Amino acid sequence: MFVPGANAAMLRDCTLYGADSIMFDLEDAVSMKEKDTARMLVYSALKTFDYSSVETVVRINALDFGGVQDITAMVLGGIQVIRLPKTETAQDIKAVDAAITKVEKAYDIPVGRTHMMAAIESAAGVLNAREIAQASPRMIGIALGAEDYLTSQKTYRHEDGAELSFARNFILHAAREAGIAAIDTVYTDLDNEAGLIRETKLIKQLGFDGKSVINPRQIPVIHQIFAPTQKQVVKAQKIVAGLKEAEAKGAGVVSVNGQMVDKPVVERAQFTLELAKASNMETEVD
Ligand SMILES: CC(C)(COP(=O)(O)OP(=O)(O)OC[C@H]1O[C@@H](n2cnc3c(N)ncnc32)[C@H](O)[C@@H]1OP(=O)(O)O)[C@@H](O)C(=O)NCCC(=O)NCCSC(=O)C[C@@](O)(CC(=O)O)C(=O)O
Ligand SMILES: [Mg+2]
Repeated sequence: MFVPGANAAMLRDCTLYGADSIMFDLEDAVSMKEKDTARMLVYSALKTFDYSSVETVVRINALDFGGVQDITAMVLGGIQVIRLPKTETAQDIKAVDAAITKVEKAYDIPVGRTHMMAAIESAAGVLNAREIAQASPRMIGIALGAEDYLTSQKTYRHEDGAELSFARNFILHAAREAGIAAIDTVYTDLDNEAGLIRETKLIKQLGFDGKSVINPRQIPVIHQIFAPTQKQVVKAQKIVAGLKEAEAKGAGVVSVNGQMVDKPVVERAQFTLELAKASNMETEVD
């Protein structure tokens, strides 16, 4: 969940809503005149509040626009992940990586402790997504920023999401190739729950690992769609148990309830069980 960096009350309360990850924003949700205030507020929040129940991410400004100061403050504050917005090339990531390394070395912080994400928000960024995803060992994910991307594409959001289809699929493939997470963009029509549901079902079907939100109301909607159903969990448990049985008999393939079960089916079942666990559902097979 994006949390505007200049909003002290939101920085304090943002862990109350069940987000998996909190993204403190120093970039577009902060006005020009509040940039320094937001940086100090987020640093102070990181030192004051208990964020141990969530992943902490910060969206910094461009390096030549306060980003270097953002990195220093956030690395010293103990942020887990730095997200570079509007990433266009692998070189953008390498430059941020070098700036983080400089701070880590200067303050005796283990080099590599701070992870990175890239937001892809333009045609150039999409087309370079493969190199961006692999530009640094710090990289844990790439994300689509649809508002800026569609502005650069000279179009706007439509219900069916056709205008985002190429970017989503390309970003997803780049993330999978690099072995990192793919995160979908925000849904800005806050009061349109049906639209959020439709879009979240679509991006889950494509294979995204999660979706950014701008408001706490959107969190349970997305969690519910990403959580497997009880029926899917039971089926996954049967598949994993079936494989164990097959292995005991020395067979590579087994049939569970009339369905062929081999390695990829078992991997998907294990993933369903991991999702169930992350969703706090009961699972018997660990
Ligand atoms: C939209 C609105 C003003 C509505 O406010 P409202 O107050 O009307 O909302 P309510 O529902 O009434 O709030 C109920 C309670 O929740 C609290 N609460 C609300 N939102 C909270 C939150 N985010 N964090 C913690 N707390 C929150 C609130 O304080 C209240 O607390 P309380 O008073 O105690 O009851 C508010 O949500 C908000 O500011 N959102 C964040 C906006 C933002 O960050 N934009 C930038 C990121 S996108 C971007 O840049 C595009 C992108 O770059 C993206 C990419 O790259 O992916 C691209 O290009 O696509
Ligand atoms: Mg943006």
